[in-house]
Amino acid sequence: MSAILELQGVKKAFGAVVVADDQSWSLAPGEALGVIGPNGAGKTSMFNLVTGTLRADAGQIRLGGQDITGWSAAKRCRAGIARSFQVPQPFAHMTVFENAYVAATQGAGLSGRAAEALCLDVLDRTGLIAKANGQAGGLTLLERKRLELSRALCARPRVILLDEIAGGLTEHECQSLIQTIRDVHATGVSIVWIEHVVHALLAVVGRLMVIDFGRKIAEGEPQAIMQSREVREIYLGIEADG
Ligand SMILES: Nc1ncnc2c1ncn2[C@@H]1O[C@H](COP(=O)(O)OP(=O)(O)OP(=O)(O)O)[C@@H](O)[C@H]1O
Repeated sequence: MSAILELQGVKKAFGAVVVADDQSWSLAPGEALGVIGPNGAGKTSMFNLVTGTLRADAGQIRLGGQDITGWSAAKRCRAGIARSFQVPQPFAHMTVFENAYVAATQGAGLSGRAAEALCLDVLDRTGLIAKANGQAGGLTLLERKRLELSRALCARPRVILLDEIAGGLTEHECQSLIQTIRDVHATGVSIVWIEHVVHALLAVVGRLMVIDFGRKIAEGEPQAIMQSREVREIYLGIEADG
């Protein structure tokens, strides 16, 4: 099956700091791909390149086979790429529903009843419906993470990019968020998930990719990747022996 999202030879550097080093990878429709790598490896920059807030120096990005490399971030969002941010920054003085509504109107291009219906459905699925009329600024960390997910879903994405959405949560909170993400994945949306909380990733993704110094250094079946030489070198400092 042809890829829903594809990067081919994507390069990006900030002076001497290379954040994408000839990156090529693809995501199949309905797939959940996990991304790990040390701090500063270029994982968030890779999301910025895909969403269009960062422009690639070289290479091509395709969505559903269409070249979107030159598209603006807004156009990419309307075409079906949505993301959550590592540090949730909701519109604090607006309600949860209003935050979702902004995403449904600006991201999905809906209005009126259709936008309202989508927001209510999404907030129900993400476990925030009881908080719909509460101020976003008063949410707990888990609820803010759920709101990040809700805002991304309200853009009606074909591909959703999750940036360390499990970070900072207790184990119990993490488990409940994992279940929500599984439910989202079951609806057919394709997912790329950057995460340091590896057990959360492994509970959802079918494939794992490792990035270091902007370069994809391994990808494959999650358990095999976790035990690979590349991962042991990066995380445990074990020397490669060939
Ligand atoms: N706009 C920018 N200008 C200059 N350097 C940048 C810029 N954005 C990111 N960097 C640098 O690029 C490198 C990669 O950053 P990035 O945030 O993509 O890493 P990351 O893998 O997501 O890290 P973490 O796991 O800590 O979130 C870092 O050294 C960062 O300081």
